[in-house]
Amino acid sequence: MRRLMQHPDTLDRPLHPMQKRRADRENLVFCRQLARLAVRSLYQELVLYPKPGLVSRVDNGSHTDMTAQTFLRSLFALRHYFFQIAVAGLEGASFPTLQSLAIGAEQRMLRATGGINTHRGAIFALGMLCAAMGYARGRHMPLQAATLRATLLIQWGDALARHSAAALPGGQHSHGQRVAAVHAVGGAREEGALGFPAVFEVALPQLQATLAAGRDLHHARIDALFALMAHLSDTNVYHRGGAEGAALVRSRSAAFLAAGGTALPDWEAQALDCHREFVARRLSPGGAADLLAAACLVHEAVYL
Ligand SMILES: CC(C)(COP(=O)(O)OP(=O)(O)OC[C@H]1O[C@@H](n2cnc3c(N)ncnc32)[C@H](O[C@H]2O[C@H](COP(=O)(O)OP(=O)(O)OP(=O)(O)O)[C@@H](O)[C@H]2O)[C@@H]1O)[C@@H](O)C(=O)NCCC(=O)NCCS
Ligand SMILES: Nc1ncnc2[nH]cnc12
Repeated sequence: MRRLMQHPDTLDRPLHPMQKRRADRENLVFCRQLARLAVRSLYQELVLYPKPGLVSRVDNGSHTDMTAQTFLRSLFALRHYFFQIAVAGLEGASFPTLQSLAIGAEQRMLRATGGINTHRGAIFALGMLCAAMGYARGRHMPLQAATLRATLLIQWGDALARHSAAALPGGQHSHGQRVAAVHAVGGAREEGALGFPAVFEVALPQLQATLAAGRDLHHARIDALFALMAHLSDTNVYHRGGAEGAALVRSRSAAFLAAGGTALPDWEAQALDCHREFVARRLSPGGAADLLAAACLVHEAVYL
């Protein structure tokens, strides 16, 4: 597709109505492609295997209430959301507007899964990233990682920081907030308020390092997941395994990478051992899984 891109020196000049209509059309096509890429990133995370404690097409990991089918239903229910939030970002929408789209998406996810939380973290992380990409596209900025992170923080950083400190209505507490209070760790909200450091400073560099070492995307995603599990304060892990479970997830994952990660000839057997150990303890690094999908999205968005 040929894109209508204005030279930066002419950005202040109004477009001819015909040029404007064409630019609007092309921006909507971009948002549709971006939404498809977001869904594809979530699918890539789902089908990746072995993923310690997590659901895949091979098994249900540490879960008795979710299968790959539950995730597929959830993915299907989210496809319009990613388009809507990308368009909202393109239009420079306020945080409350993004939030109402995200709340609607959470409701659709819960309806599609019969009340199971498959993608709450992903609705937040990939949603905010789609909004930032929409915003950048509308202003002719490159879809590069550093630009996207800066855009997210400049445009919605203050609101994300306030959201991070906000209580839930009616004195309710999410699992994430309960864990944050008991274990003094930041969860999804803090991650968002800091501009998703785990995506930009941990997962993306690991994806790039494994690819640069000559291994393929499958290996790169496995290494990136282990890097995330080694670094993240994943409230889902704390919720199920307490501080001891979280320490185990971190140390097992760091040891896998320190030994060479997917460069090891027997990496798959090592990852499967880790999977069995997490399943035996009911540990599920769902936050790391969501952020892996977010990193895949950012990694591939430059090609849009
Ligand atoms: C902004 C919110 C995401 C706020 O979340 P909050 O802090 O209140 O916590 P939770 O509601 O618990 O959800 C956070 C989900 O984020 C994932 N996550 C965990 N740790 C991190 C982290 N450090 N960084 C990023 N993301 C993280 C995690 O998602 C995965 O876990 C899911 C399963 O979780 P859960 O239901 O708790 O656990 P189960 O084991 O299934 O429970 P039981 O079986 O024991 O019952 C899994 O599927 C992954 O998705 C956390 O779940 C958001 O909730 C919010 O505010 N929403 C409103 C909309 C909004 O304002 N959006 C902002 C604009 S877009
Ligand atoms: N594959 C997966 N298994 C369990 N929880 C998840 N949350 C996001 N992806 C997940």
